Amino acid sequence: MIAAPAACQQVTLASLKLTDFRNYKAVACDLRPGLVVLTGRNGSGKTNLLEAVSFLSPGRGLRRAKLGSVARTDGAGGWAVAADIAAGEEVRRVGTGLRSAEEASREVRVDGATAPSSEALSEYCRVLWLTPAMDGLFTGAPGDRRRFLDRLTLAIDPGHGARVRAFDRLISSRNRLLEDDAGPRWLSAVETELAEAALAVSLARQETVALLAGLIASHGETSAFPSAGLALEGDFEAGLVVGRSASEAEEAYRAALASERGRDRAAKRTLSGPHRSDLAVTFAAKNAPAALSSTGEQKALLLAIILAEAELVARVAGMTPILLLDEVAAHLDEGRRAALLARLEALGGQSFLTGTDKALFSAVNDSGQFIEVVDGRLLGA
Ligand SMILES: Nc1ncnc2c1ncn2[C@@H]1O[C@H](COP(=O)(O)OP(=O)(O)OP(=O)(O)O)[C@@H](O)[C@H]1O
Repeated sequence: MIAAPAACQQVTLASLKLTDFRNYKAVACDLRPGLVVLTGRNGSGKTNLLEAVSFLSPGRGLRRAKLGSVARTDGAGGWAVAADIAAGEEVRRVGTGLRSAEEASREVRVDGATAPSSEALSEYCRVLWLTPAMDGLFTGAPGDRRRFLDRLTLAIDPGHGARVRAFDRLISSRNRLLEDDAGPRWLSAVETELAEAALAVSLARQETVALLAGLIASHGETSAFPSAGLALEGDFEAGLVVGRSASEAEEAYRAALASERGRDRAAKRTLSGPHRSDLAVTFAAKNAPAALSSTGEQKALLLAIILAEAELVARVAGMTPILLLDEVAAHLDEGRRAALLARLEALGGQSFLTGTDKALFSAVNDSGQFIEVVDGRLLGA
């Protein structure tokens, strides 16, 4: 369950330092709250810098890259991202990276002390992003939308990552037991745990969807961005969860798993559960699936969801999120671009925007910070 809302604190990066990170050998910059605009030619390193910031949150960053591939090609194999994170009067020095190419997981340090895992980062900042790679989200595979929803959930509920990992591990265990023709006692033990994990994952996702849908609806159609209808759809939710208490739903799934062993053994995988559910998104004004909307409409819908999520994070986590908006401005008309800047200002946190053309950001006022990226160097920072 998500904790009660706290008073919202502005959380921003006061400085950023990259070492052997993709095309950056060693750069450092001081940053200001508000809008940070990165401009530069294709391939100069704008997205790489956003990716570096995304590593200040749990997981594998905005490209979901293999950690070793992030290291600069001509470097020694390791890489590092360090930042001063300012929250009110307090500043924390947070760093992450790989010491060498051989390491399997990244190290996270906070004020010089090693943190147990990257999940610890959620305590200091929350990072949200929108990148061109997400353009096909509504037309692509359901797995990508589930991952997107899990990421949205994680930003308001830091325990969600561990929940999803536990569920995935238990699904793999059950599949292995089925393959090995294990006896019912072994299967029952795993299925009992699996049912509990499945329900926890599904309920957390449903809560995120409900909170986000409520926030989007509160903006209404008067907003410059289209209203997105959101729903978590799947046989698991419709058949087992709706109309039942949590413990009844857990028991119903456990019983279903027990009766589906033969089918799942033949299929070589577990065919029912929240790992088959989907985030259904509709263009509310037209009551049409987002997948049937135009390219521009789909982009606007995604942006509407991310902006609503940013507000939700501020309300639920009590800290303004750091937003990474890669090449978003280029796809908006002038009116929507101005509306985006106004929304970001109203959020009161820190937002990184990229584009090849500085002219796209002419409406950014004097308090905005402009950084020119030139082949892995930062000018004006
Ligand atoms: N591990 C790495 N080591 C060195 N350079 C890398 C590494 N990974 C990617 N690059 C380089 O980084 C550059 C891409 O940077 P990035 O994606 O940040 O560009 P961009 O400024 O966002 O460009 P665009 O405007 O086209 O989106 C490419 O030239 C790529 O070769």
